[in-house]
Amino acid sequence: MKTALTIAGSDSGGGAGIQADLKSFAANGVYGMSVITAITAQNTVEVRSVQDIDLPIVKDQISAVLDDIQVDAVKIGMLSSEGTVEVVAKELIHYQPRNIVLDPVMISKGGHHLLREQAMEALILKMLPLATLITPNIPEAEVITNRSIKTKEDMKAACIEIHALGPAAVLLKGGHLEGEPEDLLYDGNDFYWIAGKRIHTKNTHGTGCTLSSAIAANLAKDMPLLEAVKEAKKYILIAIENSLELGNGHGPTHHFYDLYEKAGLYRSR
Ligand SMILES: Nc1ncnc2c1ncn2[C@@H]1O[C@H](COP(=O)(O)OP(=O)(O)O)[C@@H](O)[C@H]1O
Ligand SMILES: Cc1ncc(COP(=O)(O)OP(=O)(O)O)c(N)n1
Repeated sequence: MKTALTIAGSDSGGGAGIQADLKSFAANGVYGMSVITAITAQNTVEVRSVQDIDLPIVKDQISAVLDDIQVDAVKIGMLSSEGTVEVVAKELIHYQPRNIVLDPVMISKGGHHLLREQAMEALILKMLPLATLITPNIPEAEVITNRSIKTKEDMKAACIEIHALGPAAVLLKGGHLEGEPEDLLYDGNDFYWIAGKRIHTKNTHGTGCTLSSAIAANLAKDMPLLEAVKEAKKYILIAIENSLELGNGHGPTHHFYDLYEKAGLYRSR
């Protein structure tokens, strides 16, 4: 069985972070493992508080998994602090896992900082060059490039600029722009528009985590990058279409491989 490791924060409400990643891994047919970087007290409405995990424990979680188990892909989400960015980068350089998908999580839907501002530079300098694929949303790409992104041409320019910072490829998610949520994949040579269909729902908590984990799972299963992204985009669409009316805020996406299987998309290798 192929495997994937998520290095991310815990969401007590179960919709984003580690919890979403593990559900997405399972639904996409890989064995999931986790390194918890921070614990958030979170629900569908807000992030109430955050406790970073001590750095030696972050390091030990990574080495405990990688010393023992074959890891076919790594997904990175909330890193919270500069120290955590540094420890994770150092361990990734040491272990050299293949297929690193970096979701540069910065701010929750409710506006809570999930990456301290002081950690931004470390994320850009130390983490971006290690990524096989980085998956920023529009606001995250605006922070990384320090430019405003309003049009498809802006999206292309941002992809080129982010790619120059070191990741092998960039998937700029267009969900935050008006109209259909089209994402743009850039591998340093070619651009690929990944078409989407907007689902009109407020229940989109954890969409970014779900998508990046599905891509990581697909890469773990040895899919080429473009196919991995296209298949994950089909998965996020199904997960949003079936999202759950839970809580009083943004309900979570729903992960269930039986529906996915019926749609002919489930592949476990
Ligand atoms: N309402 C929606 N309907 C369909 N697809 C969406 C919707 N919102 C976001 N997406 C897609 O979900 C994925 C996650 O994107 P996004 O929500 O922008 O990420 P994030 O959670 O990091 O803000 C992208 O592929 C995006 O195009
Ligand atoms: C612990 C944790 N990690 C990541 C996020 C952000 O998740 P995302 O998929 O971008 O979803 P929203 O926050 O936009 O709903 C999070 N909230 N918590």
